[in-house]
Amino acid sequence: MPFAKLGLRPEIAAAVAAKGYTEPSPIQAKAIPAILEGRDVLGGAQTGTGKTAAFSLPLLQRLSESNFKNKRPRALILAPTRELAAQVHQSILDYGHGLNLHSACFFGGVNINPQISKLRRGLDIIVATPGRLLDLCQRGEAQLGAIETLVLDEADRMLDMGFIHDIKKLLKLLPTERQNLFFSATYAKEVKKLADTILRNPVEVEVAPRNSTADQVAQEAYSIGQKNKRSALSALIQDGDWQQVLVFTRTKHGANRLAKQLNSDGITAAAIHGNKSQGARERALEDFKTNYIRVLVATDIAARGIDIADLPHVVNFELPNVPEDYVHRIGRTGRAGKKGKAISLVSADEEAYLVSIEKLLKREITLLELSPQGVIGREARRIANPQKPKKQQQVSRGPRQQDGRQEGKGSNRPQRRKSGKPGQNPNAQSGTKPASNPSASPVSTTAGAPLRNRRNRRPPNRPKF
Ligand SMILES: Nc1ncnc2c1ncn2[C@@H]1O[C@H](COP(=O)(O)OP(=O)(O)OP(=O)(O)O)[C@@H](O)[C@H]1O
Repeated sequence: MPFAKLGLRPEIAAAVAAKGYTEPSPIQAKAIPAILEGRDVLGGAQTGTGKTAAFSLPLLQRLSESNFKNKRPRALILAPTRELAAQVHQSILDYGHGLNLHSACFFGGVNINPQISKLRRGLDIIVATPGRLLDLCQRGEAQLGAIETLVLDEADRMLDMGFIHDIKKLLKLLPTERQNLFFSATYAKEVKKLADTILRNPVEVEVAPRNSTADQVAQEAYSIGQKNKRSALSALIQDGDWQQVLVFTRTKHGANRLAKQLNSDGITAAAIHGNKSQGARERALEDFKTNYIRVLVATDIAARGIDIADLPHVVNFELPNVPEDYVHRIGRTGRAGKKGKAISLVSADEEAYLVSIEKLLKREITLLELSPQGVIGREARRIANPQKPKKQQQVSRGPRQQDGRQEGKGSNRPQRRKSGKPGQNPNAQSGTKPASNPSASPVSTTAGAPLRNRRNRRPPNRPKF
């Protein structure tokens, strides 16, 4: 079915065509008509299947058809991390390119004053993380009384223990008459029940079994002791010549340590987590996306929604203790129909997590032996009835754990060379803002600060070609 059949206005159809989309993905084909009708939607589809456009396109269409309300925002999109909020805002800018709508992205870790100025000038669409938006509301700067549509991206995460208190406070500031759009690749049972209390007679749009992984992602699990994981990972990366690898660790400290160790093994790596400064977070993600570094070591801050084009490898250095997080982590690869590989390094005390993941996915993942030198062996003998380690049985993540707001010191970013040396764009300035600049911009222009151009840079340890 072509996009034109969905009844989208020519400006939006042109923006979609400019992105190279030829036809709507299944979630888009099902959700867009329901949203255009004004219905509440509970949307579920596998990772990387175009959920952002599924809610953004009809949202933009509806806003462009109704009137600007006294500079007050009419649509609110909430996302769990700053990186995801920035990415969704970029999509709003791209898809709304030909429309006379104004949007802005608000998150913590950056100066609040420019955000206040944007609100005072007037906006149609706010994309935000909940904490900073609440702050803006409590200062009397953000008025949510004219919101017509609320979108919760990564809805199950937004409604779980880490965010629910802020979400409840924000809901009280919204008109009761509004459209609610909830989207995620996973819905834990308890969270779905809560979602049902907020949604009004929703259309449930599900295009694949709930909580399933994308078929294009090959999943492998290797049995290896915790203390041998690092050497095995380095060997896998080097021997397999993996060029772009997203590695998930359980803790921020573990992410820092692993990035440092990989760098000392000659593999360029940086860490991204909630204790890093906003600048360091943006740089690490951008350096990874542009292949300036080979490995990004992340906590679950990067598990949800982040879209890295053609990412070939995701590694779970440690398994997550919440099985849904596994689905989101490995969903960073195998997006938009592309193939990808997800590798989990499983120590004996993590086997119980593997069992929980298999239960959620309703499928078995073969566990193979792996040597500290990265040699893959035969099928590993599994522990009968493995128990979860006592300390990690809690699933509570605490408020905003994934979007921590402390400013971290330093980073594991590889040293840049001075201009003129190989691997360096002499025009690049450290500290320049990438596309995630939370600026308010008319949607009708190609807004957002330009990405620093690092395409020509070659990381220090990468061969010439
Ligand atoms: N109709 C389409 N045709 C081709 N590519 C598309 C289409 N819609 C979206 N995409 C591309 O697919 C990729 C994944 O889209 P998106 O980030 O919205 O996925 P998602 O379903 O929200 O994933 P996640 O569950 O991880 O958040 C993006 O790069 C997007 O540009």
